[in-house]
Amino acid sequence: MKTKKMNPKNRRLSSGLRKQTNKQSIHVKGNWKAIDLDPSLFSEEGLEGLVCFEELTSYSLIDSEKAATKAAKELKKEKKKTKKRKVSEGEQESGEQADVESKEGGNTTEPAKKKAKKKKNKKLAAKESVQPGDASVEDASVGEEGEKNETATEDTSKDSSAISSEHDAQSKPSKKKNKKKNKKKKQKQQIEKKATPEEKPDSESPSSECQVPEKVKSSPDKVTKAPKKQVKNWTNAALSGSDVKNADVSAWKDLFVPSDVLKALSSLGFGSPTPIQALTLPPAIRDRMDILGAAETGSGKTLAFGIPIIHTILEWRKGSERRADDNKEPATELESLYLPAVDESTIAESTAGSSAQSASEQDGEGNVEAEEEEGESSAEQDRGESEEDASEGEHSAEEDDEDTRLGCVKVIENAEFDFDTAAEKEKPAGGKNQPLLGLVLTPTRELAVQVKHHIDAVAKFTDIKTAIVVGGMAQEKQRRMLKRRPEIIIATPGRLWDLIKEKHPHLTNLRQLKCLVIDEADRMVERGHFAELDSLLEMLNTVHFNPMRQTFVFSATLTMARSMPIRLLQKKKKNLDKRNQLEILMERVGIKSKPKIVDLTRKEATVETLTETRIHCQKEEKDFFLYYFLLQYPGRTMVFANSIDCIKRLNSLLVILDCTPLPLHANMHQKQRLKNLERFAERDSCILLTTDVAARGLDIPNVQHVIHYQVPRTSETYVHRSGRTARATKQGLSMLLIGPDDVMNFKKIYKTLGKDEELPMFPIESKCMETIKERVNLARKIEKVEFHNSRQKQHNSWFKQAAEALEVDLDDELLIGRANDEDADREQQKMVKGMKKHLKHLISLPVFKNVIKTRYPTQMGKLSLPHMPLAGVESALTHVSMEKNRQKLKKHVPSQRKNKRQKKEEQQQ
Ligand SMILES: Nc1ncnc2c1ncn2[C@@H]1O[C@H](COP(=O)(O)OP(=O)(O)OP(=O)(O)O)[C@@H](O)[C@H]1O
Repeated sequence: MKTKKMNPKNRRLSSGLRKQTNKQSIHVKGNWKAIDLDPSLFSEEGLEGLVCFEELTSYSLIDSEKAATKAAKELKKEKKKTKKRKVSEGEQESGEQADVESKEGGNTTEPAKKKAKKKKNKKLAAKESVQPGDASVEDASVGEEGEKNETATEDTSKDSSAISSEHDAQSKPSKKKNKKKNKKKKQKQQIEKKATPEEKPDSESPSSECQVPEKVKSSPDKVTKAPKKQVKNWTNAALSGSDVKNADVSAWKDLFVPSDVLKALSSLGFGSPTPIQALTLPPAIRDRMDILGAAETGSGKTLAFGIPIIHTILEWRKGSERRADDNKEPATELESLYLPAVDESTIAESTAGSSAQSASEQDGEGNVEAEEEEGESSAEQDRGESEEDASEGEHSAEEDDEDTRLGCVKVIENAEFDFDTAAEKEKPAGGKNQPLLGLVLTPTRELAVQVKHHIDAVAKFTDIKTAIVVGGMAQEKQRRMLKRRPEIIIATPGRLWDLIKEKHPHLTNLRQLKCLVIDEADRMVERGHFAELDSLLEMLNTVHFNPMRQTFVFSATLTMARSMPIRLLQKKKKNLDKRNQLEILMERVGIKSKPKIVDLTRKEATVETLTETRIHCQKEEKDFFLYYFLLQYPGRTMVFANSIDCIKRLNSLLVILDCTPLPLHANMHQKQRLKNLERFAERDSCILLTTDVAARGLDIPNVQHVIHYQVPRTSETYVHRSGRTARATKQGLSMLLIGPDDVMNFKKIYKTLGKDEELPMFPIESKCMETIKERVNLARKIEKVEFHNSRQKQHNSWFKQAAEALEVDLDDELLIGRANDEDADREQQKMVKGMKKHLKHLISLPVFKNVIKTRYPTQMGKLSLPHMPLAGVESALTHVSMEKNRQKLKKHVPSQRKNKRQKKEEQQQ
């Protein structure tokens, strides 16, 4: 039996159970099988925590103590054997000397070793007995980890994987760390061995580097450098989405992709480049051109800039090795031959000047933005302001305190320093002169994390280091990470600018920067959004200017770029054409030379595999249709709204309605944001309620539906939001809920995107709506009372605390509501409890009262469940396309009849 949350009583019970199973455990032979339950059971007293019943079809009981001793004996035997083998090998290899050494070593450390081994064996055996079957020694160690964390909540166990990647391993208990240390040291030694000059492939000719290596074609498993262990996160799920592993990568052969990257592409199953990759890689790698790339959402733009950066770094390394061989100037100084020397004071001036300027700019633009939002967010439901994507500037001391608690960077930190000794920790792997070679700027923190993972995935057979520098995570840890001098940094502008201002050693000389990427460029350079970006770009284009730097500017809506809010453009009647908009963008980014423009976007800007639909309704009806859709079409669904408060309200409502949604917005702690993203990517059927912080770039696999609870304010946002589904040639569905307030925005978007056809209406089974409305209305009542109460409590507690701090008597008039009326409070609580119970009952009933008449098992022995008519039977997409065909037929049949009638009349005449 599975329960939602164990109360302490149950926990005690379960530990008792565990004790029992430690003595007598089961050997699982068959499968766990879910048993359908009468839904009314869920609302019965005392069974609130019940989630489901599962039956184990086949098993046998085993005595785990016996199993443990048996396993321990076998292990001992095995160890003895291997020891003997090693000793005899050692004797053969190094003869007498080794013999003496082994004896000496044996004398001094043998007893301690034996003890440790005994302990270890006991532990391993015990673990094997808990999970009988074919548990290997490795499995047992995994089990050990699991048992250690047994008492930890699901949250903490997942934390560690939240933002870790190949280069950022998880934080582990110290024992595990030691094991890891040794492992990683060994790996490191192996890599170093393999990276010795004589073993390296001939790197002189670029053509040889870019050819598809035989190894990759024939056996891509055989690799020169050990890939780092993959950890679980939403990006890895996307990157391992392909069924084909070790793909033939000959389709990449003319694109100048480095051989190590080809190996990685092969292992990821990326057999051929996407169109944007095929068209950008040669000009970027071979011709080192600046790139302006526009291609639809989910078309693989990340690798279109990621691969050229890796190539550039690998080339730079070869060059620096060559230069070192020739005893020339150190590589880091080469660029400065034709660049003015960097004067620390100039940098200080530049940072001070540009920050002052950016602050004033931000003020000015901020007002414009506020004005725009004020005018557009009048919806009563949305109790709050609209949010900025990644408000990076505000790093209070409080935030940093929070950062320390967040743990996200803890993961990174551990990964970076795990296997090094204290002295090595501070030592940058690429030498103390290793400059920053690649910088990727993204508008949101989550996107930065994702881009890092994508680059790491294709750089896994190189030892290129990447790091993320984003707000919401501990600054101190990011500083330490930068000390390792990673070649690539993926950053959001605010935090990066902070670290530049404080002159972090790795960021003081950005003239060495070889590649600069502005991802989601149209958003990034939108005036007033990233004041720090302006300062950064100004610095890169003046004191830190490098004429050899290559710039990449990418977005799915690049050619739709606006230099200022549309409303102002319209006011000033400035009709900028595509070309001009791009020129403005280029100027701001600092692209001086003629760039290669690759525009693969369609006229409609959205993806062809996306089915767009809409529902027109009153504002109050949106909740009904949203709940209807979520019940009727379970799956991975992202629900977007324009403000944080709207998301908060929807979250409370859907929680009350038992839909277990996951919220995501900029007012959440960074750790929770990442955790929710991961959970969303893990669950097959799940709802992510989000603001536009998740609109751009996020690549969560298999998102089936995108619902625009409110129509976005710009066409770009519509394109990006919708682009979270229907990615990488997959099908997807988007649905707009259009209330009276949204009509203007909808028309604007429709016009801008030049849609030829009318968006189809989303088909609704109106016979369900009565039940849906009943549930939602009751949930809304509960939410309203709870929301009101929580605000009241917040308000009153603030005043009480303030009065206490000031040591003054609090005037009761300052408190809202019946602050001191405990009876009324109790009464209200009772009422809410009653409403919740009633709602639970409603939810347990079938949506169609007349369809399921009995609560008892049917003749087939199956229990009837309160399914929606199409839930799990027909997908939203199928339903829409069937409805489309029906509509077509409807139009077609009368005209056919008309034609027939006409023909008949003609014949008669
Ligand atoms: N050559 C390839 N073959 C197969 N899959 C690929 C290839 N290149 C990228 N992908 C996968 O396609 C998905 C989308 O890639 P990516 O996130 O780079 O798209 P994007 O164009 O940047 O999207 P957006 O505009 O939304 O940011 C990712 O899961 C990525 O791993």
